[in-house]
Amino acid sequence: MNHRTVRPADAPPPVLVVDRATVRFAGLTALDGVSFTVAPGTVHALIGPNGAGKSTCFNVLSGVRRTASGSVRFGDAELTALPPHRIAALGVARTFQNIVLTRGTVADNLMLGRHTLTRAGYAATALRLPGAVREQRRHRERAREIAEFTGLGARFDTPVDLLPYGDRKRVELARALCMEPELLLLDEPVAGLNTAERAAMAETVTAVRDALGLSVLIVEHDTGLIMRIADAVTVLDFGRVIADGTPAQVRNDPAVIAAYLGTPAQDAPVGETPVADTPAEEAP
Ligand SMILES: Nc1ncnc2c1ncn2[C@@H]1O[C@H](COP(=O)(O)OP(=O)(O)OP(=O)(O)O)[C@@H](O)[C@H]1O
Repeated sequence: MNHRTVRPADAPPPVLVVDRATVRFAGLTALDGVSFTVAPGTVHALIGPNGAGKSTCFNVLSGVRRTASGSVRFGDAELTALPPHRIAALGVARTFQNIVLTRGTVADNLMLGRHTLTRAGYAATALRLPGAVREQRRHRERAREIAEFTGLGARFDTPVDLLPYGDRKRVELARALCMEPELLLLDEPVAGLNTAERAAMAETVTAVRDALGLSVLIVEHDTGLIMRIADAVTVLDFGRVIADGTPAQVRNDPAVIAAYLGTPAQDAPVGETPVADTPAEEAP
């Protein structure tokens, strides 16, 4: 059974260094020498127009897609040659744009997230051997804590089919947190959410950084939200990094305005995205 040691609470997560990553699909270069660094314990956003290469980048980081060249280092580990389960075991957890939850309760889904940390084998668990039962109980307690942290405490035993969409997005996030990651990859965590749900999710994401000390790399089209919660922003366009810096630096960058933001973005309340925060190609 695959398991890993969870980092002590006070140790910072490893730095993630993407160095000249290149991915090609037939004639198309989806990532063209992309480099950026996610500093430990920060919220780092990856933004850009549709087709810029954000998902391809997430696929590289989670081991789903191989690079033609370049490297991705997470602490001492080189990720580009590793399969997804090995990358997950190193502490990189991912959520997906389109939620895929299994049937059953919130608890059932969160316990799936504990899978890589389970030491007892399937047989010992199935036979309910005492050690395995104790371990399952510990994992369930931890899953409940994570449910509380993500605002799902009251829903712990609710079937996920009965949850509103906003809570399902939270289950997706909570399940990833149940892997005790050091780096959380969030793929459009507020897509499809209403204003109040967006604000609540933004709070949870910053709490993941501030209370749990994790690094978060987030792909999100709600640039108003990104500019409020991110410590650093990397902007991709046609597979290349066109800007990399603080939200203030990036939103005033002429190349970013031309390719994505349209006009300089204002500080807007979360969920109330001004015109400038609408991706240029999606504007009416
Ligand atoms: N499996 C694939 N085969 C061929 N081309 C692909 C494949 N996956 C992505 N691409 C292309 O690579 C480029 C980058 O796509 P990617 O999905 O990474 O962009 P994105 O920034 O995530 O876009 P979006 O915001 O729409 O999700 C696009 O031109 C896309 O059409």
